[in-house]
Amino acid sequence: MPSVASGGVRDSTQSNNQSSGTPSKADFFTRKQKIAQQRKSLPIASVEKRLVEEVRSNDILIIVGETGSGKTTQIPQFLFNAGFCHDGKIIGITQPRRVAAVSVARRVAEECGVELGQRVGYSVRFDDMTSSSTRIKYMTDGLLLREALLDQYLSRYSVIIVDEAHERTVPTDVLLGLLKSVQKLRSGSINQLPNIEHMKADNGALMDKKNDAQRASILKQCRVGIKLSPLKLIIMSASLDARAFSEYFGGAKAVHVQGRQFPVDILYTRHPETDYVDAALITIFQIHLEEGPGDILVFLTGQEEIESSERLVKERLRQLPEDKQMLKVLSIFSSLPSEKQMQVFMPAPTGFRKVILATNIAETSVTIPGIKYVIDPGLVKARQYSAHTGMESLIIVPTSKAQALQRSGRAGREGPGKCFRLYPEREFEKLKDSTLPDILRTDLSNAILQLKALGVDNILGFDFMEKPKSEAVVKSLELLALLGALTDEYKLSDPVGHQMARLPLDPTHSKALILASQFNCLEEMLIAVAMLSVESIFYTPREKLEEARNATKCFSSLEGDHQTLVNVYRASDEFFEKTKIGNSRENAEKNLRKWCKENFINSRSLRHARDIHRQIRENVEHMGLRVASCGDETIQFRRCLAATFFLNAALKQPDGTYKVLSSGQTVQIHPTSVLFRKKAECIIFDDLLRTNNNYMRNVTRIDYLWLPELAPQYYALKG
Ligand SMILES: Nc1ncnc2c1ncn2[C@@H]1O[C@H](COP(=O)(O)OP(=O)(O)OP(=O)(O)O)[C@@H](O)[C@H]1O
Repeated sequence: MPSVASGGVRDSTQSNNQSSGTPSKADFFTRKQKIAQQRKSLPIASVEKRLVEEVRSNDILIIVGETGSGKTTQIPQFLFNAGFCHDGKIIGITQPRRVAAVSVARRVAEECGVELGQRVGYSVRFDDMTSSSTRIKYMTDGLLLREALLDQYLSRYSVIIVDEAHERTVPTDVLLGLLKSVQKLRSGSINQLPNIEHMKADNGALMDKKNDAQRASILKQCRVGIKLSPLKLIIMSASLDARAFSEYFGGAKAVHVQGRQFPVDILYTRHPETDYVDAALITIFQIHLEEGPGDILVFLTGQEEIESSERLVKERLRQLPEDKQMLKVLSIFSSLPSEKQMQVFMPAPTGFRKVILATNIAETSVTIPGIKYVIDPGLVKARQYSAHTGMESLIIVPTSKAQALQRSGRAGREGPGKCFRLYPEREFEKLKDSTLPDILRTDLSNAILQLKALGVDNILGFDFMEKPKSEAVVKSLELLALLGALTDEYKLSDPVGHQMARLPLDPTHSKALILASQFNCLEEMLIAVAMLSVESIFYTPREKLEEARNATKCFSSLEGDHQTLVNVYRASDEFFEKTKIGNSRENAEKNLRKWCKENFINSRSLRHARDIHRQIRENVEHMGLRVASCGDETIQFRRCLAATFFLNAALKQPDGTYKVLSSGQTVQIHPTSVLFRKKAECIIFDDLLRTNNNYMRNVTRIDYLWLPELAPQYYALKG
């Protein structure tokens, strides 16, 4: 059991335990004053002038400063005030995660006293909160990469800040290389048309309607030969290896901002925990019952673990005396719709303490008001790609020291904090300093598609900070070629490759949509792809397994999980349309939530899927793809799935396991699949999950003979 120091630190400045309501004018001014004071007391405030000077005199600057010292929220404001946005230029700040981009933009808009989306805004996949007046723009690294597809000079930006660079996501690594060359381009004059082959008006979708105007304006600038001002580049983090980054950027200057706002006590367990979820639950209650005021943030590994822990906390809470039950449980993970994610940033109701169960999306950049205690079991779910099989799987691994530091940094932002690491100190010493860059351990096909669309043909020649393994690059190139995104010369194909690069989805899902318009089943495929983009549509509590199974039977299709997902979506849509008649939207949504509960559907995930569906439908319509339904001819839908997921085809073996045809791997159908009990001879699957077995998730039965017919580029060669 984790040891918890008794007698908590009471922080009189805690302001979270107040009810939310419309603030009065007095409240508003008090809050404004408090924010101004908070800003002044940040360690970074005392070095504003020096930092601005450093940015003026260095085109590339690396800034390292303690978590919570004010890098993310303050530096863009310093630069704005120093005139870096004159001529309407923008300061862009990238974040590895959307939740950070959204929440930090909100905070900075409030600090500036402006409406979100005006001077300060954010832009993340499927959600754009910017306007023509936006000058400080927070966004995901992936989004800036997509912008570069339309404007390789990133001409609207005067400064780009790559925040949390230590995370080394694939988009961050690609961005770093790209920004280096953008800087070189921008330091010269551009009086000739750039290589904008990829920007030419095809029938491919652009990311949003604004882009047409944006593209036209860039072209105009290029034609008249406007000299663009140099681009300033800032790389930031609390835990990055400044020397490695400096070397990569040709000896760029690194500055260290000293000082942290409040101390965070780190506590370790005496012995390793055998059941970290249980240990986390015990620690939550120890803090709740024994420590002073302050909210709790717990890091878990995924949605399912969070949802089951949420139920357990609520259950255990009910067993406490009534006056001890004032604990509000909230959760945050990536597939949660944005507005739900934002709820964790709201103060707990009066008299309540809040406990937030989070994945690593709350690990960097965010400040969750009220958090004083962090519980860190020291684990994270990470992707692992095998170039040998071409498959990516998710595994639970120990965090790095950098991640542990970031996690503890979520406390101590508004007052002193405590971090409970649920492992012994000697284990901490054994952790790797930093997380292995994603580029060395994930599937690269999406990144390569983006690079090709940016005109980078020689992928291994690209200036990566760390070169991906050539085996992984070759495998991804092969995959893209087999999907038809690349020509025989490994150039981006027209129109398929261009269209795939423009869809904000992974390449296989993008290809599924493009093919579906030819198979007359794009309506079904849009639903399937939207539903596959969220985690866990079905909600199956362990204690109600049989009840849940019976309730979801009506949606099940023996053809497989894809058709089942389509059935769920359509049934929910039908119900929603019916309940909307004579009801307010709010009531209709409430009824839909009730319907979901009765049918053991995860209403959060379903809402998110509906949102994604709306947006990708707009994308494909903009591309000019024909959106039609195959109606009762569902075989068309399955044939289209076979034509897309042919590399994920598997054949049943006499012992009931399956063999993946492309890799020879032995795999099993995941127990949640509708085909788990009614096994088909030949199937395709969406993804592989590696736990104690290799599980195929989202499976559909196909006819073996379809493979050489629909994917001759692979099966004809294979023989
Ligand atoms: N939403 C918020 N509510 C209350 N205080 C906030 C909020 N956002 C930021 N702050 C305050 O501003 C401080 C600076 O936050 P900021 O995100 O700029 O720090 P940082 O140096 O970028 O940290 P990190 O390296 O952890 O991302 C926080 O420590 C906190 O005191």
